[in-house]
Amino acid sequence: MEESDAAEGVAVQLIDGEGEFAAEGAERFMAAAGVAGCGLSYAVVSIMGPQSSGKSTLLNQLFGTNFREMDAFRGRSQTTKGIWIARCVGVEPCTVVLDLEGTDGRERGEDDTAFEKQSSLFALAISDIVLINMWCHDIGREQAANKPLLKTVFQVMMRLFSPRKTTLLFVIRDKTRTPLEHLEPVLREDIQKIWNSVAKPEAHKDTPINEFFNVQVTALSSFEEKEDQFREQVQQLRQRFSNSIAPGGLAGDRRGVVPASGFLFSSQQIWKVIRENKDLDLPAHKVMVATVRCDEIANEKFGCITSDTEWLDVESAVQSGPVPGFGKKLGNIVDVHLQEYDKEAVYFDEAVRKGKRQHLESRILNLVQPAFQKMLTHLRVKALEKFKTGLNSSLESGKGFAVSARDNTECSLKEFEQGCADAIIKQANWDCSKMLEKVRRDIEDHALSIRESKLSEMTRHAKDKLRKALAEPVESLFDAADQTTWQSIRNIYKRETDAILPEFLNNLCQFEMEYAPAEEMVSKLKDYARSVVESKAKEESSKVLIHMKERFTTVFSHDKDSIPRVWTGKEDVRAIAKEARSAALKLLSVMAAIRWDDEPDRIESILTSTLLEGSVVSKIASAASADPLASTTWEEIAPKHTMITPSQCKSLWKQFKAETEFTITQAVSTQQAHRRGNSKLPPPWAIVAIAILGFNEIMVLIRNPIYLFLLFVGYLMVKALAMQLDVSREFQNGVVPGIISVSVKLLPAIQNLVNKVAAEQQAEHQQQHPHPHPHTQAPGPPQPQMQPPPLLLSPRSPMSELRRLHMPRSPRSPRKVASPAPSSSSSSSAVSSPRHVGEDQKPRPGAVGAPENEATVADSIV
Ligand SMILES: Nc1nc2c(ncn2[C@@H]2O[C@H](COP(=O)(O)OP(=O)(O)OP(=O)(O)O)[C@@H](O)[C@H]2O)c(=O)[nH]1
Repeated sequence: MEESDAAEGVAVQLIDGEGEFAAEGAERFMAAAGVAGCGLSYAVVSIMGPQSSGKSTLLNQLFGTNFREMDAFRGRSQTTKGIWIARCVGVEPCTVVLDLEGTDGRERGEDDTAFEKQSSLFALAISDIVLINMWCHDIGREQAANKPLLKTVFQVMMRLFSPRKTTLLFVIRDKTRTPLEHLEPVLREDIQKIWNSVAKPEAHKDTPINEFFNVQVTALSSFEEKEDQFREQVQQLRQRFSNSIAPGGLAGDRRGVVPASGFLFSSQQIWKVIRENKDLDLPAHKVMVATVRCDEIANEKFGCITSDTEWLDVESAVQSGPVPGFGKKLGNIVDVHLQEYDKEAVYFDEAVRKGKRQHLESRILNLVQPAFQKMLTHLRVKALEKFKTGLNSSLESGKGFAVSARDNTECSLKEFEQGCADAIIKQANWDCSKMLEKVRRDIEDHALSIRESKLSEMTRHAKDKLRKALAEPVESLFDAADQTTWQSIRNIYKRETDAILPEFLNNLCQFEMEYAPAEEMVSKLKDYARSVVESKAKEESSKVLIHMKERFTTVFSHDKDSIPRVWTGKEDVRAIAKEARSAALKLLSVMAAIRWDDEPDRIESILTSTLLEGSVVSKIASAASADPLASTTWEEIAPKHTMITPSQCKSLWKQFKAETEFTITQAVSTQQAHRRGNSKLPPPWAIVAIAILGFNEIMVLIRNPIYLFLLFVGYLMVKALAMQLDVSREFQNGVVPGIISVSVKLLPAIQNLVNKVAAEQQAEHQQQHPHPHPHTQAPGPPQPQMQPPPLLLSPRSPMSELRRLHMPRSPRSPRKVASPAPSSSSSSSAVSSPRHVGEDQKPRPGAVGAPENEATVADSIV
């Protein structure tokens, strides 16, 4: 206020004597005088008139300004150059007054009237009130100094397209005794004449002067001669400038006012146009001024918001997380700056102002929009997190998946929408629907992924159950394969799928699936169950030869009570071998194809008729003609269900036969050995020959009792040795192995026998001589029990036999038995050897490891 007060009344040059606009000084004046903030509440007064006509004196007296006045004692000369400006002191509303260079001056000469015209036009264009200073004695005079001035004023008036209704206040100086009432009509007549004489455009040819001007007249006494009166009249005149812009005031009719903040710019632009001698279109100028000023205001307000600390705080806060009440905070900030704009731009052209406001608003919204987007991103993340947490806890609480997903989706989207509503600012019509869609998609994707993982977990679990329920039973069924195997497999398949799949289907209900996909999943599980069975079947069928040989060995080496056979010679090896082969063939027929239906097939009959029945010759003959096995498919079986093709069956059978032939041969050999071992007496011819040829020796023995006794003792010893060595059994496997075995065990047996006899004699001696003897009392070291070396002879156990059959035959020892595994060998040796059958009745610690030696011995025998 102090600066403003100090500036009041101080005159500043607006346009210099050269016609240059003094923008800098003018800006300082505007700032100091505080005009810019007056809006429309200000008036512009200018004064024009002849040079040295006391204009500056009048303004200074009237408005308290300090325009330069001519020193009365130095003579009349031009003091005011160009146009000066000052703010009136103590006049409300704010009134700015311009002191124009005097017209008709001698300094510029007759030709230099251009500046007069330009300054007059300028004053008319920007002023609400124009004081026309004139000497009283010029009124009614033809050659009066004010006539060219008025002409100039009216002429330039025509160049303003839509002139403001300016008040022309004629100030008659040095009034005489002639009262104003008489002077005024004369003056008005003069004015009218001049108005009439001015060339006007066609449109304004008949327009009366009062359309353009509000003509007022006042008269003042001479300042020099009647100063007191002058001052008094000036004070009265000053009253008329108070509230001059109010209706009925001196400038009450004014039009097209430029807001005070645009006054300086407007003046500068008008002066520029005038200087360029262009037509001055005031309405267009007004729009131009409004455009420029509104732009300036908008830019200033935009600058304010970019540096607004409140906005900067919100912007930085939203980078790290959601800001509560974001929309309200931001809306208020935007509102404050827009209101500032409105306040400053309110007096400018409405269309321009609104346009610029919209532009400012959109700039501000563009500035804050990224923060809003960031806020939405936070809300999006928050919504998704809420959904994830909610879904997890819902599922953990045991709610169904579909219900949980639906409830939590609804809840999360609702929260997001609320967040959006909170984040939107009232000035913006931001659309959250795209972000909402993204959130919905996020949630759907997450729900889908959880659903997929849950479904696959359920499926995996069901598959595990199916696999566990099917694989092992199917494997064990194939181990004991027979005609009922596939029926049993089908039963197991049905039973397990009937038990597991309904439970799976029941679990699917929580997903609220359509019928078709649920059915498809169940159907896939059924297929999986089938595939488990099929793959297990194929796995077993790939080992069919082992199974066949196992089956063969089981049947061939065991009787109907599953007791290992002892080939005594009474058995019908041929029939047993046929039975065993038939069992193996049946197994082959079971494993040849997968049978998911109950349809009978001819696989077994074809295999039996082709491979088992008929003589070798007939088989060769049939092979040459129509071989039913010369094919890769079975008649009733689909190719995908064929596990072993007919031709594969044929070659498998060939291999099987070759590999089991030895077992049969060995059985036959064992029988023969047994028979030989059982024939104790020599042939009759030998007995007769012995009786004839040994008659003399027999008689000698009979006649000599000692010989007879020795013979008897020898017989007893041989009998004892034979019993101990179990000679008959040793010879079951043939003569040579029997001799070797007996000879190996003979010496230890004799030694054992002698020891026993010696021990008995010693015992008898002690009974006869009961006195103790130090040597006999002390127990001697135990005599080592010489066990006869164990012998491994056929028949072998099924497992050992099987292993042997699968071991590649060494060319050097074609009949060598493969070293058995400890667990199976113990059982095999225990059941196969007749000796071990006897020994099995006694407990045999370490029997698992013993067969190692037995096998070695057996290998040497075999
Ligand atoms: N006769 C007479 N002289 C006056 C009156 N008022 C001022 N003067 C004198 O006129 C002379 C010029 O005064 P200014 O106020 O400087 O006149 P001006 O019109 O501003 O002059 P320029 O700005 O140079 O055109 C001064 O010597 C004043 O004393 C008046 O009312 N009557």
